[in-house]
Amino acid sequence: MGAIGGDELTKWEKMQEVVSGEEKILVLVRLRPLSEKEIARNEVSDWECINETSILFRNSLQERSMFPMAYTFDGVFSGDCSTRKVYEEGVKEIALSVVSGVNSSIFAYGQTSSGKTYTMIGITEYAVADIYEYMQRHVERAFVLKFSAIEIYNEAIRDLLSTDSLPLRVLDDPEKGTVVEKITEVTLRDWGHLKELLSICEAQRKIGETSLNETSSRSHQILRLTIESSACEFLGKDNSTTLAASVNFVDLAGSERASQALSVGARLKEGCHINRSLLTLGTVIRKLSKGRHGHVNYRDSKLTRILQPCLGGNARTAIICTLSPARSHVEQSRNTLLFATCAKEVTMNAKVNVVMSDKALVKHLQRELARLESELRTPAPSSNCDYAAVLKKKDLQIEKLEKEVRELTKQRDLAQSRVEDLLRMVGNDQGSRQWGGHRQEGNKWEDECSVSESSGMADTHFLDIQGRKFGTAESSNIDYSSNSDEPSLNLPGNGEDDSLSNGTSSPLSDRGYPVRPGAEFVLGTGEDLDDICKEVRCIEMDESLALSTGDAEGMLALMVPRYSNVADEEIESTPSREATNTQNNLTYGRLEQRMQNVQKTIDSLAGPYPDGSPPCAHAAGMLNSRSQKLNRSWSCRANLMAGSSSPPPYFETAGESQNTPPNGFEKSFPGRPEGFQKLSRNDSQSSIGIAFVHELKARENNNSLDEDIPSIDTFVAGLKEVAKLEYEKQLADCQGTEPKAEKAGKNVKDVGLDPMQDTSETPASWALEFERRQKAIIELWQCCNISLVHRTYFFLLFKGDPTDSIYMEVELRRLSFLKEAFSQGNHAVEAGQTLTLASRGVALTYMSASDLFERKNGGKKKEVNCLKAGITRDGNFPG
Ligand SMILES: Nc1ncnc2c1ncn2[C@@H]1O[C@H](COP(=O)(O)OP(=O)(O)OP(=O)(O)O)[C@@H](O)[C@H]1O
Repeated sequence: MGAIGGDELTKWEKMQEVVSGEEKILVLVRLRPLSEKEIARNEVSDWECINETSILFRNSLQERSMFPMAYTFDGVFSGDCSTRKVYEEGVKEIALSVVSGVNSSIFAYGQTSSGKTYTMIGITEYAVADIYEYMQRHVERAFVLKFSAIEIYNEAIRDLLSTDSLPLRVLDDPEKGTVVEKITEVTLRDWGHLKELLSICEAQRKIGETSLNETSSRSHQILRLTIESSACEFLGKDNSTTLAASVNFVDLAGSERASQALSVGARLKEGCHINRSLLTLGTVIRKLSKGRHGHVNYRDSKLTRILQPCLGGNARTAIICTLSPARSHVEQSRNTLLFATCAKEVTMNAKVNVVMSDKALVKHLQRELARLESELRTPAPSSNCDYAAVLKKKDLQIEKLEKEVRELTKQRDLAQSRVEDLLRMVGNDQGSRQWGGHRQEGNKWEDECSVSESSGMADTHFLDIQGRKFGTAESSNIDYSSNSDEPSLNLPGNGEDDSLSNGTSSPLSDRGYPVRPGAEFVLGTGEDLDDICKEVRCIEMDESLALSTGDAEGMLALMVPRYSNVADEEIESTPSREATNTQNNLTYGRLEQRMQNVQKTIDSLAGPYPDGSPPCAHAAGMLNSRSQKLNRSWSCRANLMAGSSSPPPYFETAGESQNTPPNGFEKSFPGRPEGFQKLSRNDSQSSIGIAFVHELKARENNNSLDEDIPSIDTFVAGLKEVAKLEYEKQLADCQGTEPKAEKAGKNVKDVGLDPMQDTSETPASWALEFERRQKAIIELWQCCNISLVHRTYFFLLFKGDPTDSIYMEVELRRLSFLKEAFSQGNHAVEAGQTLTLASRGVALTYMSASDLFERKNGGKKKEVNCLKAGITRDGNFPG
């Protein structure tokens, strides 16, 4: 046995990676010409090779046959093709794999007299010739060729190189697999020696005469040439390795029909064995063609048992299916083609077979052992590097986990804050109900105070109405068709029967004004409260979802100026600042005048109430309720739209201030009325207010939502006290200390859009502002075709396509949709850009709110875009 060195082994191992792998059996079809006998019988050829890979059945009589008319294989060869061509173009590559250590097999399969032996004799000769030619070209390698030959005749194995006719046994060797016992294996001297042996085999093979073939092979013949090769330089050395592979030339006996072969006696018996073994071969091939699932019956015949490695195993295999073109053999030809069709689906898994000598194997294993022991004793430098890398990786993991912990802690705090906000909201709602009830007592001070409060919340009023109304119905509609100045809302569930919870109908609704306070402002029942809480939760969930999932791109929010502190920062560069400063310098006389105007306006809008109470009281009560409600909504939102605003100061309870630590923005909020600031800092001058704070504290200590709502009386009393103090304070400021207003105006000069932040203004001016903003927002809606939809207090959703009314929040939050909506109105929108969408003082600023979130969420930055709407007090916000 020759040997190759260690380097050679490495080379062959690499080669194995290249050569080895799965491949399908190569299937060729060879059509022989009509024989003389067939021509004499006037047989016609029904088969035609139409190209290099397809063969066509041409018979006009059987065109409607259910069999396929055309077959495609790896190669088809017509009758005029030489065996040389079949070899060169078909099987040469596979046959010569053997010299590279890869097993290979060349089969000839077909019916009797179809040309199998004719083909295989030529193929074997050409292949062996090429092998010898290869050996001559590679003198650096030492080749050893061994030859063996058997035939399987009547299911018995016969050694064709032995004079002994005793059948050989087939054994299963644990290392070599299936082997034929005592088979003669001749080491070839040269090419001539092989030719000699081939002649012997040909002579030894059982041949019989049938009516179809005078020299019909009555057995399956397997010629095996085993080639071992090794590099000459390592010959005889301990570290030698060898490539060893075999090539099988298999000339199968032909299937035959006894009726056609006219076989009787011995021929008939032979034919039965042939057909049976071929049937097993066909079954094995069919099973293998469907994948290697389940049992494959190799052992059902000696043929398949011996050829098992060549069928789906460690070998490259080519099958040449031979056909007789004669019409009389069409059925057998179809069977052959069916076999070929299955065979081409069989997957082989060839490998380069490297054999080490025992010594080489021992040496190789010793080296491997020594290397492993060495690694264990003294870790290589590379190992140290690995440890360092592992440590670094672990450090990163720890860092990441710590970051996650911090993140989760923030989220937990945020959630706690939300819970607290919800608790406060419940409390505010209760207070709102009581507040409204007190108004109806007709207390003049309450009337005046309520005007100031309501006007202060005017900007939120309209939004809240929209949100609530739409929140009560799946489908909602804003009807702008009646009048551009006074669009009416056709809101489901708010028809003419809508009334206040106290039985009074909405005065504004009677006038067709879009605001229907009766249905909105009074939270007289527990159901209302629950509904609103649900709404608030929904908003919170929606927003949280939008933010947490990073779907902030399309987040669209209408930020009413009162709450849009950061928006104000952006808008400060706009010309409205001048108008704001002008407004800040209002004198007391102007203030009083505006108060009167507000009352007149509200009276004219509302008309007399059925209960005879002054319209302004109702309006104030309603607005106040709405303010409470908005405050509740805001509390929810404040946690989400971080830094976007502070709650309305007049309704920010002391408890709220305690529960939610003021962020930097709240601290710097310039427009907070001092009196209220004191209250919110829990040092109210009002003992009632303190009582209220205590009650809120007690409520928070007890986490029961149902049981710990502060008493309404306490709440209302507290608010009354606060409002009274504030009113008196502002009145005093306006009368005597003009500089105070100026100072306040300076503080808020850049805010501009929020009259509530301007302490120089009176409640009357706020009411006017409320009216202005309502109209402006309505215009905005008309202009942009914006509608508030279900459960959205702060989201304005755009209907970009007038024919496609989309109310799904998620969809409408998408930035692309927002852009589309703007572009329809010839407004290109870019982040940070302020747009004027209506002529009367409404501006929308499309901005990144990441800073807002960063501020509110303790440094956690979220990329959120929001749309802010601002309205200037003079109604002329420039674009
Ligand atoms: N391609 C061919 N060109 C010319 N003659 C051919 C061709 N193929 C086969 N023949 C001739 O056809 C006859 C039958 O061929 P062959 O003995 O090889 O068939 P077979 O398939 O081996 O039959 P069997 O299975 O009975 O042994 C032979 O006389 C052979 O010379």
